[in-house]
Amino acid sequence: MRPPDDVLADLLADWLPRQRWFAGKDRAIGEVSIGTATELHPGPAARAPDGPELHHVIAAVRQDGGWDHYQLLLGVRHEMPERLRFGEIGGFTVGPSDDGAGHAHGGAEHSVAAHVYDAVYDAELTRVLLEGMAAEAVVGPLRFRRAPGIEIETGLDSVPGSAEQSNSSLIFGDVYICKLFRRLSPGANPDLEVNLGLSRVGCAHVPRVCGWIDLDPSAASAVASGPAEPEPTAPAEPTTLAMMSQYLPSGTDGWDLAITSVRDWFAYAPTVCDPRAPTSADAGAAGGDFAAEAERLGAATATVHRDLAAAFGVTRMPAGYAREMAADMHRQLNEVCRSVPALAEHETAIREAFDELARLRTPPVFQRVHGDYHLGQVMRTDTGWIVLDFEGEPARTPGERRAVAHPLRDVAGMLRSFEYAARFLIADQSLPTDAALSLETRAHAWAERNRGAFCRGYADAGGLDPAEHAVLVRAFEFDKAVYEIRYEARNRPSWLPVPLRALAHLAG
Ligand SMILES: Nc1ncnc2c1ncn2[C@@H]1O[C@H](COP(=O)(O)OP(=O)(O)O)[C@@H](O)[C@H]1O
Ligand SMILES: O=P(O)(O)O[C@H]1O[C@H](CO)[C@@H](O[C@H]2O[C@H](CO)[C@@H](O)[C@H](O)[C@H]2O)[C@H](O)[C@H]1O
Repeated sequence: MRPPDDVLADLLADWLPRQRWFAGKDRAIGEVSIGTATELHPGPAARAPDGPELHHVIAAVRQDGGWDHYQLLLGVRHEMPERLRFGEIGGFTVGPSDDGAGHAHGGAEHSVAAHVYDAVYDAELTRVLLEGMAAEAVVGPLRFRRAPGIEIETGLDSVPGSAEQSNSSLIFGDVYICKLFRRLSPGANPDLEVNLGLSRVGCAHVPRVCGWIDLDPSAASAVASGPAEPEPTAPAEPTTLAMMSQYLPSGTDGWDLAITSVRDWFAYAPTVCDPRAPTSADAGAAGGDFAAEAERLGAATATVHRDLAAAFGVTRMPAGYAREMAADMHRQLNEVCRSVPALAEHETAIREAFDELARLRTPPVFQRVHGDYHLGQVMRTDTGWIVLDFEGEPARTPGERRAVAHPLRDVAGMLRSFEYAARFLIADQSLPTDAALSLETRAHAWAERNRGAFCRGYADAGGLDPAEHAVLVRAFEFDKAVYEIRYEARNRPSWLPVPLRALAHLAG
């Protein structure tokens, strides 16, 4: 039933940009080609003729002369069951004449069209992933892996995760969460590598890894720079396709908690603040104050940094290394200024912060860090804060994501996230009406309060004191804001005003 590669590639060119996880929405697609296509069969039973099919596909997408590789799980059915609403989940329909199988079988053509759709919505099909990991199956180039000492429960239905995310997660019966990495990079995914390393040193702030899926090195050309790339001569390490962890049903993600707190603060009777501007202390008076949680989160972050240093070691960088960090930041800024003209008005302030960083002389101590730390990456559970997603920033190269870095980079990421949360609810209001200005001052007060609490928690638990490294933290914050502007332009254009507005504040 699966359409032949050339037909599928054409259909994907139209479908891919409509997916949340597609990271090239700011550029036209030049070409799509199919790297690998592997049919996965549920259980040992052979698939019934005309029964639903599950295909694992790696598609190479050319944009602006470069290639990106996306992982797809495609369901194919002649008839969609009631529970799968094709109109809502999106997908495409291929007619009988597009059906490669029909032609391949000497003209015994199917007379019915087939629906092709994102199988993350189809619990009947995704079960095969659990079965594969439980059995450590090998299917074509896919290697299903089970973590040492873990028994995997099969037969659980999955639902797609509903969180705001760059990949796709499947939640199996409140027991496991399996993240399918969408844009693939060759080699081990740092999320898996770091989670396994942290578990080894007994870190209490990460969920247990239960299994994962690798692409065999022999299929590495499917994730190499272009589809016509020759096979690499030396076998590379496997490419991580998915990671399955223990699901934390009692957890609420930091972003949701923070937004609830901001909403309470915005709705709070304004009498305490009028006629003066609200202060960060006022921001604690509303119902859902977040500051105590922010402080605990700071402490958990310092502990995770200590554990990362224990698991992967530390590297003392040469004096003057700050110059190289600043040069990298200028480079990213040059790139983003070209694609997002609205950034230009803050360029001078940003460059000044980077130049100040370049003048620092103390040799920094680097280590593995989270790399893309924000409120959506942390969950408050009944046992404390849990840190997720050590993948690094999706727009960075694999080498950059696995490189050591300054731990205050993570602190700055979280500080930026407080700014994001503070302004998310007012992003679509254009200043300066009086009401909008008053909300902006409230947003500022909320951010200040929670930034302060987070930094206090981090320093008190043994992390570097952000207040004593203000030049560094300011440069990291600007660098993160520039990154975010590019991320929003490419992934969620409607969110672009959020980092732009916060940047206006940071640039002062
Ligand atoms: N172990 C877990 N238990 C419960 N929810 C989780 C777990 N891991 C992730 N999540 C939820 O899924 C969301 C996305 O996970 P994340 O790893 O950040 O994905 P992405 O890399 O796609 O952004 C998180 O914000 C959280 O809400
Ligand atoms: O979680 P990911 O690894 O996919 O990170 C990417 O997506 C994030 C959004 O999902 C993005 O984070 C930005 O938006 C968040 C709110 O949704 C906010 O809390 C963060 O501070 C902000 O950076 C992240 O930058 C991107 O890499």
